[in-house]
Amino acid sequence: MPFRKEPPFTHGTVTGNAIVLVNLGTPDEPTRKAVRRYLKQFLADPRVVEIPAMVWWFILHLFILPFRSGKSAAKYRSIWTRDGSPLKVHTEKQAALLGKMLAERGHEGVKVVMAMRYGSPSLPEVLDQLKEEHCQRIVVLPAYPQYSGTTTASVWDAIYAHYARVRNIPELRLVRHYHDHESYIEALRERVETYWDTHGRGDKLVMSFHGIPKRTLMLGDPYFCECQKSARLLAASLGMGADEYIVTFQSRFGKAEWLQPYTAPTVQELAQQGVGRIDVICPGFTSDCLETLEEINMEVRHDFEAAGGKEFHYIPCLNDSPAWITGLAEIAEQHLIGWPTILTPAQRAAQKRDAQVGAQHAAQLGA
Ligand SMILES: C=CC1=C(C)c2cc3[nH]c(cc4nc(cc5[nH]c(cc1n2)c(C)c5CCC(=O)O)C(CCC(=O)O)=C4C)c(C)c3C=C
Ligand SMILES: [Fe+2]
Ligand SMILES: [Fe+2]
Repeated sequence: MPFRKEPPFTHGTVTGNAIVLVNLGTPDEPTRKAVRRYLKQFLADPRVVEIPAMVWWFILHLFILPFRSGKSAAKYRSIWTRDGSPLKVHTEKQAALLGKMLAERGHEGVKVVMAMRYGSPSLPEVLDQLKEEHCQRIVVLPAYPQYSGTTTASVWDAIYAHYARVRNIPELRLVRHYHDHESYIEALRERVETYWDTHGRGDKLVMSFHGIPKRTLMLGDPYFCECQKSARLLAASLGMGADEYIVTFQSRFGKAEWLQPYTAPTVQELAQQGVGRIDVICPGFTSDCLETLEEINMEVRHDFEAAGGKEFHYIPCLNDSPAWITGLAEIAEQHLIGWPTILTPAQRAAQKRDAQVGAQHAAQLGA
């Protein structure tokens, strides 16, 4: 297999650092065609659907893509913004603000860019661009606080696959999770309390996480336990007792059993038990997206109200809240340790000397 072409390099070029904020991905447009293209890439990932490849190929192409693409496109249309898909808009903003915040905290030469695991901008195109810009140290920061093989490890697969075709590989740091990081929990706490300050407080706080198949948990995926820990830490930071909140799992896909309790039937039961007002937060999603804005804030809201619930309050994701941008910066900083992002005067002088010597060297070589 041929290696990808290396960009021209001049001795003495100052090499840079980068943070790649990677999110799941989203369709380019809320059309049947674009959603089909996105779902095809997403659902063909063997990390996401663990069924023998041939069998799954037939199910995917004969049943899932023809029927789901149109339905999902209609859902995407209901949340689409003038700037595009909410997931992408929020992730892009987070990346821009994180770059700004790191600069304000004294880091130099740290580029922050966003990439998507499925769809665009793709990881390969973003990693190629960073190479063009001589970034030789890269932190890959998935937008998922809780590790799962279905999400985090799939990002790593894409990174490994890309660099398997690269001759000169940068230094890499892959962030596994931050489900119990104090800055993440603090940003969530601040989100909930700010919401309560403005809208009052409900009878129950529902913490709804994206589900995965139960089998995946039984086979050793730590995602469920990490969700429970995030929920417990958030509840503790809010001073809540065990009966004041509940952890649920949403977005079940297919017929197999997924992590329980499921969000929709749980909120229906709460309504039937006479719980008048619930507040719902989705701590596993750092950006609002189809799963929060449509599934939770439209479908699950309807389920709750149809079952007799009086008030359904959806608390938005962390998105670009200042506390979360600070949180991202603190998480990023832990993974930048030891890299030359905050230079001492001596290091700066050495860098300048390197560039001069490099330029002389290049001139001697006739480069
Ligand atoms: C937050 C973590 C996520 C996990 C874990 C996860 C697992 C997982 N997802 C599917 C199937 C679908 N997910 C879809 C959308 C979607 N999923 C996540 C996050 C996680 N998924 C996000 C952020 C989104 C929203 C994307 C957006 O564009 O806004 C979809 C597509 C939408 C639809 O057609 O319903 C599917 C399908 C599986 C099978 C799975 C684990 C096995
Ligand atoms: Fe999903
Ligand atoms: Fe969904």
